[in-house]
Amino acid sequence: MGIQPVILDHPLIQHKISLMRDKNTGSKEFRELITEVTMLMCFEATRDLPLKEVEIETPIALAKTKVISGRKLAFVPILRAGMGMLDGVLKLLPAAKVGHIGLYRDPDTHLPVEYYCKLPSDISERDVIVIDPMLATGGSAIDAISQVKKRGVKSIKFMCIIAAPEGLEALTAAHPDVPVYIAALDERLNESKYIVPGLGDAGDRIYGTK
Ligand SMILES: O=P(O)(O)OC[C@H]1O[C@H](OP(=O)(O)OP(=O)(O)O)[C@H](O)[C@@H]1O
Ligand SMILES: O=c1cc[nH]c(=O)[nH]1
Ligand SMILES: [Mg+2]
Repeated sequence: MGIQPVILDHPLIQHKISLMRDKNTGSKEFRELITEVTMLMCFEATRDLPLKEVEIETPIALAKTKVISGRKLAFVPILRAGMGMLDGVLKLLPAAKVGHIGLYRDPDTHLPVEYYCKLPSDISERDVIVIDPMLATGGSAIDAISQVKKRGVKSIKFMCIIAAPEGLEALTAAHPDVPVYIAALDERLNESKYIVPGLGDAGDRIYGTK
């Protein structure tokens, strides 16, 4: 049994995901919503970032106050749809490095096919958050996290917007040490391994490719 997933069902997140699910929401609005949802999720997924005390002079007095300590972070979006979440996390943590893993699901087998992998050279010294809006069978997330582990990374989290129970079970079985942050846990997968009710193909909705 792995770490229990964190379901981030804040009303603001639920509201924005409802708009994302609507098939009449176009790419421009979809991209804005995915950025907003990601920022709200990142707020919670980074709750354990360590702080250090600093002294700052306010216009009134010297203050002992806190800033994020020099802990190194990297975000790893799974291409393509994971790129939709990148703006949101970088708005909050602009100094983080970014690695890219390109995977697509084979339309017949539904298994992930890797076509790109470029990770920061110092990734093994970093805390990594892998991002992808959709966790369906779990194959893509499992492969991406394995790639990151192969580089010696010790601290990995996975953040997705919508998950199917099947994918969540597979991911926690394969990587029981990886905390998972989800905004919505949906009902099931359909025969084409799409999440029901889901929001369709996230990459197509972000980039207008359908
Ligand atoms: O859990 P899984 O069954 O592996 O499915 C989830 C994957 O499917 C989607 O990518 P897709 O293959 O559509 O590629 P794209 O992002 O380029 O559209 C999604 O962004 C995930 O990466
Ligand atoms: O429902 C799904 C499943 C996989 N990938 C998507 O983008 N959507
Ligand atoms: Mg897609």
